Amino acid sequence: MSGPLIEAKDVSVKIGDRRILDHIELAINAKEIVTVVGPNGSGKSTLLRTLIGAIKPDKGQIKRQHGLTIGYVPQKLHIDPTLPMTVRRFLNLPRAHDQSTIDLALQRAGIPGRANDAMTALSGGQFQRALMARALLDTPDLLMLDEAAQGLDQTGVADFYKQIEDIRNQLGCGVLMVSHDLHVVMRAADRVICLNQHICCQGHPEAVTTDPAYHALFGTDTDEVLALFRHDPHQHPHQETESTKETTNETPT
Ligand SMILES: Nc1ncnc2c1ncn2[C@@H]1O[C@H](COP(=O)(O)OP(=O)(O)OP(=O)(O)O)[C@@H](O)[C@H]1O
Repeated sequence: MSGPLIEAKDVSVKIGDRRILDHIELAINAKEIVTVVGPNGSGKSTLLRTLIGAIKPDKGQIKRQHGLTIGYVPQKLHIDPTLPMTVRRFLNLPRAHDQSTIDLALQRAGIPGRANDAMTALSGGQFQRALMARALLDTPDLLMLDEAAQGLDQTGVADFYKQIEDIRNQLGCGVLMVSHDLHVVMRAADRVICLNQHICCQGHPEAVTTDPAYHALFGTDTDEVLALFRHDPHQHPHQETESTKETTNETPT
């Protein structure tokens, strides 16, 4: 496939009478990890749900590559603790997959051999990986994760993002994720999109963290994030890429 996997062209979304997203222009390419950051209620989940087609924009257009397969990891999933559900059964909902497909998805998600465990017996990190395994069953071209590392401790979060990078490297898929873990985002993402109903700025993480629009959203204590980023260049194989150096920005509202 060539060209972006998915594009939003001047997309606006209203829920009821409220405008939630306005003039969204973005494109996600194969093999890139793009992270959406923004304050609570800024429309991050709505953006992902619009891109997968669960919400219809009232203006603009979503263009997906022909035959695009999307794996989606939702923000929250509650499983009734009284319900006896193994990982295998969970992965076979709503449709069954063969053993080798399940084994491969679990391996890629970083929980090999867990098919017979009860979902409720998994740790927080393992549970999130089971959700990820489900999104990987169809070997997606584009993996979308909505705050999939929430509730994990710092090491858990770092491990989880490492897993996402490994998946990107193995499958060559694009990754679009929402995250509040700014430190990790700055390490793991090729591109960051700052959202506050509209896109305030986007670009390579280092460039975004110096953007006034980013500071207006997250405050000046994010200097610490930038310092961390600069002092650990080996984590950032893309930082010299010309095409990722620039940001576009507007004044945040
Ligand atoms: N189904 C809905 N009905 C009414 N309002 C909604 C609905 N879904 C989202 N909203 C509103 O849209 C706005 C954006 O919500 P969204 O969940 O996309 O934000 P978010 O950036 O993902 O927030 P958070 O960081 O808290 O998860 C919020 O004000 C929310 O109340």
